[in-house]
Amino acid sequence: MTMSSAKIECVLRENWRCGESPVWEEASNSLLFVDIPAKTVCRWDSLSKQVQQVTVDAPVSSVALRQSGGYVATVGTKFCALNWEDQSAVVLATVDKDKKNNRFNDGKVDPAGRYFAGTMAEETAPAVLERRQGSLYSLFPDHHVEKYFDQVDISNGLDWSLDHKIFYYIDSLSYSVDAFDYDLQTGKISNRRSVYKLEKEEQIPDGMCIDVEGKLWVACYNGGRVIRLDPETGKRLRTVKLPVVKTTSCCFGGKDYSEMYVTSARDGMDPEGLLQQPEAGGIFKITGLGVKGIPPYPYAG
Ligand SMILES: O=C(O)[C@H](O)[C@@H](O)[C@H](O)[C@H](O)CO
Ligand SMILES: [Zn+2]
Repeated sequence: MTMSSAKIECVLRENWRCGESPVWEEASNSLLFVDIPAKTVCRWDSLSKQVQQVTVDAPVSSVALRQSGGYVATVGTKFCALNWEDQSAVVLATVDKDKKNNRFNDGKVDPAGRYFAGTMAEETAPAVLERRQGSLYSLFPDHHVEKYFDQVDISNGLDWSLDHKIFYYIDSLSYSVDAFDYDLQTGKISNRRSVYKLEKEEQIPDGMCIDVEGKLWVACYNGGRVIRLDPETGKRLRTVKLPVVKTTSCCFGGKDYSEMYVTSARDGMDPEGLLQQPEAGGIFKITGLGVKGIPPYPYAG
């Protein structure tokens, strides 16, 4: 079998400081994402090519669709509901109240509409932070929060298998993509194991998404690539390199979820690196991958 050749295009060159959490919103043909340190949630209309932004009062690390309209986002250590029209954020729940230096990081909604997100200590530089301060949580549709585990370094990429029986998770500084058994009825996880250990040149595993064949795509921070993994065999199936090193996360979107969108960061790059990589902090579209993704699940609360 020959691999289809991918085409990579920088669709947004506004040089975000740390783009993250790309989510495709089919209803508006838009890509949602956040710029964490800039405290902004962005929405890029793929037809008009216009970007709208909502600024919040703390670092915003993930955004998700909401079934009842609008969005949900993780802001500082709060799960919030975001109203795009009046730009207001309403707090639904707060975590890590005893950890003043913590903030949420990556988050995603499970197939039953629970919003999963983990925390980390604030970084002094990329990947430089007090270790084991983070935890993984989920916000249920009734707005109560469950905590799964603590001792997390940098809570990052997450997604669920197509049969909803496995939860995939990345704690970046473990350099591993892990799997848990997943009980969709209760939202409980168990039996943690590693399904892939990153190779040195792949650097730090960051955001992640699943494709229609049940394979995982992981954005490699400092690795300038997304990799496609088979979680059943533990083998890497494919590497797609991007023209920037700080690739942070990926999602499928566009027509029939046949395109991949990749976010990137420029924070932590020196002036020379920025000269060599003028698209650092941009949003990239990859077409011609030959595999599609699945629609994001909306938060049910
Ligand atoms: O967005 C994230 O996941 C973190 O907040 C970022 O700071 C970096 O990606 C991280 O440093 C790489 O491990
Ligand atoms: Zn991340």
